[in-house]
Amino acid sequence: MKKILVYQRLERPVLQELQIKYDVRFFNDPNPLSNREFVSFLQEADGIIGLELEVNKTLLDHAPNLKVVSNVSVGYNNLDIEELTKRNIMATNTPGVLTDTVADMAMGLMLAVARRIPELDQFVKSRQWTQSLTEEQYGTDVHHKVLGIIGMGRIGQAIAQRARFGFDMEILYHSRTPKPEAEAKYDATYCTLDELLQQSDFVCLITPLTKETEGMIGKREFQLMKPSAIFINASRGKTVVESDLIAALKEGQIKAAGLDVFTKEPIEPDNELLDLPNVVTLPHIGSSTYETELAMSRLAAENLEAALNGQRPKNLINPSVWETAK
Ligand SMILES: NC(=O)C1=CN([C@@H]2O[C@H](COP(=O)(O)OP(=O)(O)OC[C@H]3O[C@@H](n4cnc5c(N)ncnc54)[C@H](OP(=O)(O)O)[C@@H]3O)[C@@H](O)[C@H]2O)C=CC1
Ligand SMILES: O=CC(=O)O
Repeated sequence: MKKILVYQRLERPVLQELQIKYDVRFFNDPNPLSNREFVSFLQEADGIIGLELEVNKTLLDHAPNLKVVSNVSVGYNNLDIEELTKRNIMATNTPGVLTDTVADMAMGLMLAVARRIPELDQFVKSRQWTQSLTEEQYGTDVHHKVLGIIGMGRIGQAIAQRARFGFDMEILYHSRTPKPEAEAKYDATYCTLDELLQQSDFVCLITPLTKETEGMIGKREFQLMKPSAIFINASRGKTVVESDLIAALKEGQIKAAGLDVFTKEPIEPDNELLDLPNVVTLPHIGSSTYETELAMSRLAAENLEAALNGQRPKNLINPSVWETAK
């Protein structure tokens, strides 16, 4: 029976289906390589499926039998693709099935920050709503404002669609290459990063975390933004220099931020972002709905099983492994 290591998350019905066909073990230690049982199972594992397992050279040295690593996420910054490819191990992810759900969350964050929803919810629940609101409690409009999207891929375009047609926003975007089709569809304008930062009322970051995007938004970029700008990060925490974001929020270089992702997750209790009144935080929930998590688990399991059965997985990140195997 083939051995499957499940890390952190796989929805129950999918886990149960795999358990019928394979020898499945579940782990969720934050430092898995210090768990002897994990290391011993890894020695014989044919496949890994799960979330945010740091698959690097050290881990792979303990996995001589591994054929596939199936991420239950679209982002795969946790995988050393070069090292996996060198060892002829397939890597897969789950693009597409979460796109709309993440875009909904990004819009939710924009609204929550602009209209100060969490803060005013607390105001009501703490029984402070005893007379009409004061001007200090007003929010700012989302509709008809300028939204700058950094990373005009699947999710970026789903955000553009919502913002353009739901909220009549003007869309600016920046990505590695211009997207003429998206420009026509969402009436969007391609900008350099600096132009986007200077002109946007809302800046939404939704790129993958790569060597190029790590720290792409820092002190210089916050200084370029409007003092009234609202910054949304739905990508990965490390695309932003967090200490520079904190400084920008404290010094009024930008107005506020909505953050689904952080440099360290779960966030450390002493992270200053937790004490800033102009920040709305979420625990990395972009895709966390029942429907979408199940769809992601199913897709990840299909990818895993295809690789184990000698078929080409639908969402193969390193196709050269397949070409070599043919
Ligand atoms: N908060 C959450 O829970 C979630 C977060 N995510 C994050 O969102 C990311 C994007 O997902 P998805 O839209 O499906 O991915 P896509 O690959 O479809 O889109 C990524 C976009 O980022 C752009 N990009 C890549 N590198 C750069 C760069 N150096 N500078 C500017 N733009 C760049 C790409 O540009 P080009 O097309 O020109 O190459 C592309 O437009 C994921 O990788 C993940 O990190 C995803 C799901 C949930
Ligand atoms: O952050 C989630 C993902 O799918 O990537």
